[in-house]
Amino acid sequence: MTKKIAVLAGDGIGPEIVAEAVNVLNALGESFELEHAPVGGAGYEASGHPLPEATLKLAKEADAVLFGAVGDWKYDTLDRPLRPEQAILGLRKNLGLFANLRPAILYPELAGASTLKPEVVSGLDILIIRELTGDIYFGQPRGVRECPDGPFKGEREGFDTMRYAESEVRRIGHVAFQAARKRNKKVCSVDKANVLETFQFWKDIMIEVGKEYPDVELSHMYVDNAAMQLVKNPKQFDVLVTGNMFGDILSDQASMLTGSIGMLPSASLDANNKGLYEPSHGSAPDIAGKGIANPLATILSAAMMLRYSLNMAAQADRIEAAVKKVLQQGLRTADIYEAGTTKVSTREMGAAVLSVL
Ligand SMILES: NC(=O)c1ccc[n+]([C@@H]2O[C@H](COP(=O)([O-])OP(=O)(O)OC[C@H]3O[C@@H](n4cnc5c(N)ncnc54)[C@H](O)[C@@H]3O)[C@@H](O)[C@H]2O)c1
Ligand SMILES: CC(C)[C@H](C(=O)O)[C@@H](O)C(=O)O
Ligand SMILES: [Mg+2]
Repeated sequence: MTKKIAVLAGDGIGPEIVAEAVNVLNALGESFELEHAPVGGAGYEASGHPLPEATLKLAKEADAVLFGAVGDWKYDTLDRPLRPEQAILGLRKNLGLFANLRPAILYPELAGASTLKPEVVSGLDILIIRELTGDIYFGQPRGVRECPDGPFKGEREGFDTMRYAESEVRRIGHVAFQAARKRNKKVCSVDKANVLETFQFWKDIMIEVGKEYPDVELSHMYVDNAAMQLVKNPKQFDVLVTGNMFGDILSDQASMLTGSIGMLPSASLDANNKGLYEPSHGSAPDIAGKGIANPLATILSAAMMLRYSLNMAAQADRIEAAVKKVLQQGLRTADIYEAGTTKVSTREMGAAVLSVL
């Protein structure tokens, strides 16, 4: 049966990198129905809202969503509900995409592209599982108000609410333990239980969930230490599970272990493995339009889409093998370039993947 894929390219480098992933999907010889729709700043320009109703409807109807990136500095002064970032937050919330998988894998050819010593990163294969629809990102109330009491009474204050319901922690815990079962059977839950009520609660629930998986080793680490350990000895980790905000930060950090944030794909899944697939990076306004962005994170996100939502593991393998091959050929976009390799543009990298598919 024809699979319908919603293609939401978005802003900045979004359209450039998504175009390459679409070419790869089209070259697989499968019958996909790809439907494009504006989102983010592009959605705002098209219809006055970053997540136009028609775009949300398409995303809900489709078998999977391929997403580029949203955001541009020029929208930073809009009221928050109109800012491009609300589109991706709204999609995650509306589609119930609570489980964000961000695999940080070092392709051996890129050991020298990482800013860390090759021996620290070589062989790296960790999976960051970020809870994606809770935490301080979505907690209410939030806003700016007059400080009601205390030493700053009468001044304005900005505030947000960090929170997790028990079922939210449980379900992401199960995702992590089940993922670990298919890997090296280790889960490290990252929290800030020494300071935050929300994360003591998180830790307590993780321990309870862990009892259902006696074959998986559960450890706990404070997020500040985890940030340090990721740089010191990242290969100690197998699956890292954490909340929305810590996961946002740690996954960007982990991306540099793989050479570049342009290499880090992601899958955002609901309870039935319906998903949205996007690179972990943003719209990179600093390089947009220059044709130099790395499309591999997006192409690898398309591979994750085939594997997790479309039940086409063999096609996912084909794409991942093709990416490996172009790296072996020495082709590099600017972000992963090192002396002795061949610098290529976004288009050339996409075309190279196609040619070895
Ligand atoms: N899911 C998303 O759509 C998403 C994710 C992160 C940031 N954003 C938005 O993107 C905008 C820019 O944010 P930022 O600059 O903090 O983060 P960013 O990830 O867009 O860029 C950070 C740095 O990494 C580089 N970079 C990112 N992707 C790259 C690629 N594929 N190839 C080569 N280099 C790449 C950029 O050039 C920049 O120097 C903001 O509006 C932000 O809100 C969106
Ligand atoms: C753009 C922003 C809302 C988003 C996030 O914070 O989740 C981004 O940084 C990401 O990692 O996907
Ligand atoms: Mg982020």
